[in-house]
Amino acid sequence: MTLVSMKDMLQTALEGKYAVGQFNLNNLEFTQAILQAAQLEQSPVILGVSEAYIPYMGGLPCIVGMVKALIEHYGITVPVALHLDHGTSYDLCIQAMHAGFTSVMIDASHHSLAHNIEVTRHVTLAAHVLGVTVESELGRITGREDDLVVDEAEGMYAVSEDCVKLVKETGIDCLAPALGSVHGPYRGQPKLGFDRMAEIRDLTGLPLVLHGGSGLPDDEIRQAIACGTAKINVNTDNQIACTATIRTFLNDHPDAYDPRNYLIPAREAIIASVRSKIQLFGSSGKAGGI
Ligand SMILES: O=C(O)C[C@@H](O)[C@H](O)C(=O)COP(=O)(O)O
Ligand SMILES: [Zn+2]
Repeated sequence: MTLVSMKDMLQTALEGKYAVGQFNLNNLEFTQAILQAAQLEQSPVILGVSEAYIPYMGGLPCIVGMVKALIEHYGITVPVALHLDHGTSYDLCIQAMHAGFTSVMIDASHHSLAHNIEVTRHVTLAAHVLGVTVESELGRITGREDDLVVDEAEGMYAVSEDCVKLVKETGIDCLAPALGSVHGPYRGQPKLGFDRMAEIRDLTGLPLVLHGGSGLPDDEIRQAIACGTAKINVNTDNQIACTATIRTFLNDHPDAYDPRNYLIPAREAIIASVRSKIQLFGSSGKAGGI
């Protein structure tokens, strides 16, 4: 299966009241694990690549080549979208599309609403010519975001009227309104703004995106899906599963030196983590309906 855009995936998920997982690529093993987990679950999947990981993984063409080669190697038949996560500039979004990404997030949420709308509109105009899907963010998602640490006090919920204006004036395909979720581990009890989430869904009609999908209780995830969330981003929980496995192995085997000895079990742990998220999000068995 070739890479697809997120548009049909997310529209079908919104109508079917489930969510498609965006799982972030960290390296080769994460990419292998996420693709295999989606295939085992017969689920559509979104591979997210955030800006700080692009140089780490060898650049955009290297990432696209690796994903395409693994899809062929493993005989992956489920729909796979390759998505730029938290792209901070027009130029980077264009570079990602040029390299073969099928979806981009333009994250100008740290700027004024007017600037956010302006840059998002330009990205969307280019993306839609190429059949690429666009996600945009409003409000501030607190916690760790790439290499940036956002102070929790600065966290801001998205305003419904701003969401309507952004959607109308840009033509985006899905919207990530910040409503209390955080990147990285939660400190204290998560408190998501479900009423506002349902209102934004009703006012915009778009599939909504939940960032900071790690560490949320299962019932909060289900409630978010019931309020219009059709895409859920997860990275930290998979990183924790991977690193805990490596830590245990190396503690138990201090003389080990072959990376395969700890990376193979780490990859299995990521597969298990991703599969459990896919099951929770309700997208198992949905690969054929898109
Ligand atoms: O960690 C990244 O660089 C990607 C995240 O920002 C991703 O978009 C996301 O929202 C995942 O959140 P997490 O599950 O809390 O790591
Ligand atoms: Zn995010």
